[in-house]
Amino acid sequence: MTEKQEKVVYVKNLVKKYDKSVVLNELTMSIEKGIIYGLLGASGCGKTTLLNCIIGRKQYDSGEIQVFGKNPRDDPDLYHKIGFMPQDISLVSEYTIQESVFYFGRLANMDTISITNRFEELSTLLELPPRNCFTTTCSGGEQRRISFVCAIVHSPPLLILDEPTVGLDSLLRDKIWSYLRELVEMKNASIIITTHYIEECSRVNKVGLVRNGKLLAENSPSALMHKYQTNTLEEAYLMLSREQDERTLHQLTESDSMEKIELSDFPITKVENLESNINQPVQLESSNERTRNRFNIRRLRALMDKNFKQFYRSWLSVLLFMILPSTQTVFFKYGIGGEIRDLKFGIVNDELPGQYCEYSNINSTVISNLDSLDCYVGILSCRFLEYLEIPLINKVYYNSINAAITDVQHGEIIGTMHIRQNFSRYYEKRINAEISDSVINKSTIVVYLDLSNRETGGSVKYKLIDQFLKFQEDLYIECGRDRRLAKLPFREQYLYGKNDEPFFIFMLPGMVVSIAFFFGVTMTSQIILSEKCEGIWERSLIAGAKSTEMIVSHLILQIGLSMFQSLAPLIIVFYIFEYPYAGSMFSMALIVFLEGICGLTLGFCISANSKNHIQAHILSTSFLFPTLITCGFMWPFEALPKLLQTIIQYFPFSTPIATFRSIMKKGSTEENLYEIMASVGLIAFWTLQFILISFLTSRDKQKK
Ligand SMILES: Nc1ncnc2c1ncn2[C@@H]1O[C@H](COP(=O)(O)OP(=O)(O)OP(=O)(O)O)[C@@H](O)[C@H]1O
Repeated sequence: MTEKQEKVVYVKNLVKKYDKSVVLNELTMSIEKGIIYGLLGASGCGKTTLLNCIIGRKQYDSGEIQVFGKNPRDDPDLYHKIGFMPQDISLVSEYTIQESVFYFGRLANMDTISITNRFEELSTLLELPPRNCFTTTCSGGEQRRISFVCAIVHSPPLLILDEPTVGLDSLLRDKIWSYLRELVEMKNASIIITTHYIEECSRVNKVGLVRNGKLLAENSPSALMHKYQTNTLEEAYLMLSREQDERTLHQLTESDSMEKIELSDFPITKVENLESNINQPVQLESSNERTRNRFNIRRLRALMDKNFKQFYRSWLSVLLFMILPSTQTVFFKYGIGGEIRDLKFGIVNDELPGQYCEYSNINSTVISNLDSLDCYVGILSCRFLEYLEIPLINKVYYNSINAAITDVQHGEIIGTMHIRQNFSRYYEKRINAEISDSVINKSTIVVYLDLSNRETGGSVKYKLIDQFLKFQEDLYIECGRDRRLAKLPFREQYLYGKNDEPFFIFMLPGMVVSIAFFFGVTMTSQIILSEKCEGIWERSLIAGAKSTEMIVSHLILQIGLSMFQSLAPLIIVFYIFEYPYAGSMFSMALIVFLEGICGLTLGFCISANSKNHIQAHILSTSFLFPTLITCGFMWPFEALPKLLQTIIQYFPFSTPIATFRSIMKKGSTEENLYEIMASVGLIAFWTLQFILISFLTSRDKQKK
């Protein structure tokens, strides 16, 4: 058996760089079975990085690592033999203390009875708060103890603890150290521990002093103090540091400089076959390696339980993901495309001041002579103003056109109309075909409009034209003329849709599709990123969960939520507000649901490529805004330049929105069956792309 096979952990010439800065520089260390190894060094010297390399969660640039005789990166079963306590607390904040311990126990594939027994034992030993307390309500020291229990619940043969005693009082620190010594002496476990408390290192069997990414010395504390003739380890560390500085000056090689290791100072069990000597974790369900590596239902259930509790115990997520899609639909309905009302509009009637119109009888304004076909009118301006008694317009009378125009310029009114003196007389001539320039001019009503707001100004403009045509048509009838002459020479027939449909109906397909997509993206990226930022994702992986199990557990919950989010807007629009639809509800729901799933996979993709929530927001906004603006949601897709149309029709929104609209308005036709298939294919294509990118990028980044 070679030297490295005898070690529980063996690290040789390890080099790790972050970009160009070298954090671990040709570091060599080894940990035998049945010892506590204290890793000591100043803040930022690379201890955490080293531990992460040892557990296989960080890539290194060169060198060699073996844990239980195997490269940790090639041993998928390693996590069951390791109990890792990260420096950060990394506990699920929505869990109680007991749930936290059960979660990590289940990830280690323990059964309920084993976890319960272990929890009772450890919670008494470490004086944990009552089991039903939420971890967030515990103090920093209590959270650290819970985190410690989670790391050791499965009694692993190798414990890797990154500063487990920070923030604990000396009594508890002593308890933890006594427990660690017991683990080593009674159960032959091996422990690597980093600490800032140099005095704690007197209780370790072997101490490794790290400085500037190098191991200055590796020996028992007493041997080190003896060698440097010091009373404390701290003094020995200072002397070694000075030596290192001098050596750097003389550029000595490492082989000359490394403190020689003598392990005679502490008892080490000589291990012939480490694999067979490993302390088996408490009641692991199966020791069969292949079973452990396979997709595991118990772990999946633990992950799903976590996801579900994380979801429903956070009122913000319930609000955001369950209520917002519905309220958003309601806001859309009332906020977009509704009837505009009560716009102040100026009236300057030089024929008869507006306020006197009420004394004129509009029914007596027309006298027609059927024999001569001449038509004699009274005061037509008052009659026309009656046609402006509509919700859109709130009439404001002015005596001078200049005063009215000034008010338009000051934004007091949306526009004004000027009816000139003798309007009726000239309009009468117009009807009776006595045409001249002056007749045309003086029978024309001049309108001044503020079109800075195109929607309000435009609405007034088209309504004035509509109302004038009605007025003219009625006048023609009363004058015995053919009413068709008063109309525009067009006759429309609407094969699909209606003339007076609110704008909301145009936006509806885009709205439901984008709500489903948008909430899919937000929900997934936020949930997964929160988990990553809180260290729960990483810790769960280290505790034994597989990436696929974690992704599947999220997918199951989020597909369920996505179904609700997709269907809620449809139910509100078509069943509560009772907007009519012509085609199949199933096809419309299918498109919206698949868009939700597609959004969800984009959320995965974004969370795999973001370090924090800000990055995720920037990424999702940079994708969503341009896609939304160009997809035909707010303005017809056909308004885009041809080249953009050709490209954007393959984006995940535009074609599905057009298909939804087609099903909604035209019903189920042969053409839209083809459209539905094309849309489903397109959404499936994007979904697969996002899944692929997520897998590739997360695999790439995970271990850097
Ligand atoms: N992902 C990263 N990207 C770039 N630099 C990093 C990264 N992680 C750590 N570092 C840097 O590497 C150095 C070593 O960090 P590490 O966390 O390993 O130190 P440490 O000894 O554990 O410190 P402490 O005792 O304060 O926890 C630090 O200078 C740190 O800034």
